Amino acid sequence: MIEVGIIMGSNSDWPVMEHAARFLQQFGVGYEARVVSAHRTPDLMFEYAHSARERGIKAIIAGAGGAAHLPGMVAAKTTVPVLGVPVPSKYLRGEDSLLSIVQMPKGVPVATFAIGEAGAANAALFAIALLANHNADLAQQLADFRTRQQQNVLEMSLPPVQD
Ligand SMILES: Nc1c(C(=O)O)ncn1[C@@H]1O[C@H](COP(=O)(O)O)[C@@H](O)[C@H]1O
Repeated sequence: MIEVGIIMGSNSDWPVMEHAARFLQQFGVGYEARVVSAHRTPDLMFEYAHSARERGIKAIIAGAGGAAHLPGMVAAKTTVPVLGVPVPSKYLRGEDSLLSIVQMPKGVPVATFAIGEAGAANAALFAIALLANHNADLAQQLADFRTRQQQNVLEMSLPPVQD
């Protein structure tokens, strides 16, 4: 069962968006990953957003770079929660992507994450947390993940000071 849609403006976004897919896979959440662009494939974007809820999609992780209108335009066409990931861009290093995604007008929310890999990974963890509200197994997996993460930090050591 596909519960999370990962979409991105171009296949050049995949090295970043793959970090979202990896977490969903790790937690056993059904997902699909597709290239959908508000600019280059507006009709596909419209159709994807329009049909998302009836297809059983519970969260849409949308990544785009530069003039990153994809997350906002998808959010305009569906009430399924949209999680926006600003993909680093070539000239403005993703600050353009971040501002394009985060400054939505009142009434059409996009939950906006950090620029790049951490944003993609956290968007997936956030989608998992949403699903975990109605899924005890996922909630337990999330708690176990946090415990392991904490353990890893507690076991971190630092090298001695160099002369
Ligand atoms: N921001 C958007 C949208 C959109 O928002 O609809 N469609 C493509 N793009 C972005 O253009 C960048 C360059 O794309 P190419 O590498 O294909 O030239 C990508 O980061 C993509 O997300």
